[in-house]
Amino acid sequence: MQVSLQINARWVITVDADDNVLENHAVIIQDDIIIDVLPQQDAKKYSPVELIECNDHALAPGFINAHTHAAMSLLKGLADDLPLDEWLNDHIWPAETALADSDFVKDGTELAIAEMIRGGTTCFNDMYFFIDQTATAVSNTGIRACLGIPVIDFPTRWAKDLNEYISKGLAVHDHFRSNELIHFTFAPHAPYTVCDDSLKTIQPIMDELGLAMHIHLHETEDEVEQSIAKHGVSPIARLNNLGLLNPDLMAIHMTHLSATDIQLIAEHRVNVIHCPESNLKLASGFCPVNELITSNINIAIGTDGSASNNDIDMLGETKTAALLTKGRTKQADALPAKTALRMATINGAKALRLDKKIGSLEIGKQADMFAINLNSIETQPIYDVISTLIYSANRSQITDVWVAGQRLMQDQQLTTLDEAQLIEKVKHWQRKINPFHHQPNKAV
Ligand SMILES: CSC[C@H]1O[C@@H](n2cnc3c(O)ncnc32)[C@H](O)[C@@H]1O
Ligand SMILES: [Zn+2]
Repeated sequence: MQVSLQINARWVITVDADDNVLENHAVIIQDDIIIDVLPQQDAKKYSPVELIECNDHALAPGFINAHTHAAMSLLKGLADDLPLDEWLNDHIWPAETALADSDFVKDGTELAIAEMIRGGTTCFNDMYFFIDQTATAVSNTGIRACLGIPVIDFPTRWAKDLNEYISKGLAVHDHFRSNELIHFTFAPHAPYTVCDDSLKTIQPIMDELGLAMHIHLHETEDEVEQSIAKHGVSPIARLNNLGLLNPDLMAIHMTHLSATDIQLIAEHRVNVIHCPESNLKLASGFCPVNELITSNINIAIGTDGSASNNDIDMLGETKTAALLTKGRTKQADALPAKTALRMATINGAKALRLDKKIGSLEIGKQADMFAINLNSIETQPIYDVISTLIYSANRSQITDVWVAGQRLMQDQQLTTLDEAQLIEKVKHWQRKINPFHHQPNKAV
């Protein structure tokens, strides 16, 4: 039988229901779909147009970055070592007001996509302005993405008011709705920047179009305290009062949770998106991952934007998530490597409601995956390949990446983006953005 692609891999990390790791298996791909996974010696029945040998590699489902702001890659390192409110109000928002236009989003998103592909990310869940540019960059580069239609109760370069946020967002949704790699959510920024009336306005639109919601929630203790002072309840309880808690909600951050908050999340099967490095860097607090797992809550991993991280490296983020939970709970098995990998793949797919399509290497799923060469000093010896991947490997060992069967990185070379040209464009932006660079007082 003729097929488009056969990849022979030393290990296939399936992330199926039993976390099976298959040794010396072949993954058979027809166009965009995995049609078989079988021992290499049994694969002779297939005659592939392309045969790729990954004898030193593990093949794994592509990472799903469940929360980011891709274009903010241009603001990487702009304002470091600050808490969220100061970072956002005094640095990021003023810079965005001055600079975040259509070209900024186009070039910043390309920069982010290049970094994500190089790091094995095949799908990202984005929240930013000018989603027409994000959608174009996604479409041109071949990555998969879920684009949040932004809503925030103040004017930006993208939209002047709620009506414009909605109408411009929906126009992009309508334009790209037939693109198989582009999905949409509604993305109200946060409960402290979007009032009840705005949330009530978007609710029926989300329902009618069957769109999920993606919102920053319980990011800091301050946010929770201010919500209690202003509304009498925590931010998640406020969303519950508005009837917004359901399995189509992705709640980003979720630190400082009371037992009642956790009960609400579990009861309504809300998805929690854990962004450990952004929470650490902005000193926001800790998501109680262990307690959420115990309550059977779906937890996925996001990097947040590069301005608060300062990278969008899902492999590194996943290791941080595992180590942080162990340290916080003083329990070494609180988040094992296997569970952390599930959070970075299939759980992200579940949160995006794409788990029938992506998130694992199984027959019938889209061929979204990466190959990582483990035959290096850093990753030898190998006793358990998932442990090696999460605890020892580095994203620079990733050699090849496919989305829907298209090879977006081949032997560490991007195939749909020109890296040298991109770096030149970014250097131009750096000169323009430099006046906004925050330099804290140097210690004497
Ligand atoms: C509505 S577009 C996205 C908006 O969110 C800002 N942002 C980026 N990171 C964070 C964060 O961790 N918490 C809150 N807001 C964040 C970004 O600068 C855009 O203005
Ligand atoms: Zn964010």
